[in-house]
Amino acid sequence: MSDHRYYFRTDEAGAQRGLDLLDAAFEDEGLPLTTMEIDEDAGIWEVSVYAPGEPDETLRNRIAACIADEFPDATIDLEAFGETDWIAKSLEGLKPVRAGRFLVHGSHDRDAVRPNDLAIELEAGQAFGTGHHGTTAGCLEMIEMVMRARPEGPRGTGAVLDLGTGSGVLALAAAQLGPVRVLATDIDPVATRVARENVRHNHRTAQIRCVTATGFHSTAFSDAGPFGLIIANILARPLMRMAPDIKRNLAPGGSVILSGILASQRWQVLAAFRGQGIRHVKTLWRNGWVTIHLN
Ligand SMILES: C[S@@+](CC[C@H](N)C(=O)[O-])C[C@H]1O[C@@H](n2cnc3c(N)ncnc32)[C@H](O)[C@@H]1O
Repeated sequence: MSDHRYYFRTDEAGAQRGLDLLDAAFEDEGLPLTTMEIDEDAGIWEVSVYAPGEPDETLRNRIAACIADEFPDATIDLEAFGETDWIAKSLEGLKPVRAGRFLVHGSHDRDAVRPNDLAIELEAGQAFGTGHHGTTAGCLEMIEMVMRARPEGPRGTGAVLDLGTGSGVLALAAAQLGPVRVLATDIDPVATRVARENVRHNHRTAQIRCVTATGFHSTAFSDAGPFGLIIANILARPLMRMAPDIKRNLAPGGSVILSGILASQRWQVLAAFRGQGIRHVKTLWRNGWVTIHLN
């Protein structure tokens, strides 16, 4: 999807701050933003904005303007990926990821699966969610914690929603933990297609339905809900906006797992959900991101 990235280097605190600034400026355009530790000893981090197509100086200038006040000396560099399907390419090189009992791996790493692992095999695809990101790993661990106690799904409704499914990894995780039916939705039709392929690949078509939908705009939600568990790894601001819809589609006493939230945004998100009568249960921290369980 993304054919190039603009990035700048800073320290860990700068990476958090840079991400906040860029998130506010680019969130509505859906451009993926990341922070990555480059040199642990030297404390060097990179903050990146990924974009499709040919590099565009306008985007570089907008990033520069956005961070100028707080990072006056930052140099914004460009890395072009050409026509490479960089997500697929990076998946090939990535090692399997463990999160709780889950092992997320590509077909080339089947040998890494141990007898007690809950294995999720992902085909290289153009959708977010290989398990390497702190938000995905946090969600995998939290899903295990929440569903271990109630394998039939919290509140026993048997219905789980994975909103913003990306590769489908979290829907696949929930389906492995109990006899639940999962609705997996994404705003991006490419992600929905990739998720559907991964669902087929993991033999879960009887349990998981993949649908393209923006937020809660589809009849698929009322058909499948209300949900005993709603999982949404998106971003803080859209999650806060969707709090009333999440409440409406949640079974009484059901659980919510949220991620895509920077540690600094945690209180705002908790406040938005408290306003809907949905309260904090537990938080996991991973690489500056938080995953929150509420009910
Ligand atoms: C951070 S990725 C998470 C993917 C996967 N669930 C995971 O945990 O790895 C967020 C996904 O949410 C989707 N998304 C963003 N805004 C959305 C919205 N308003 N409604 C549905 N999906 C959305 C994006 O297309 C993307 O695939």
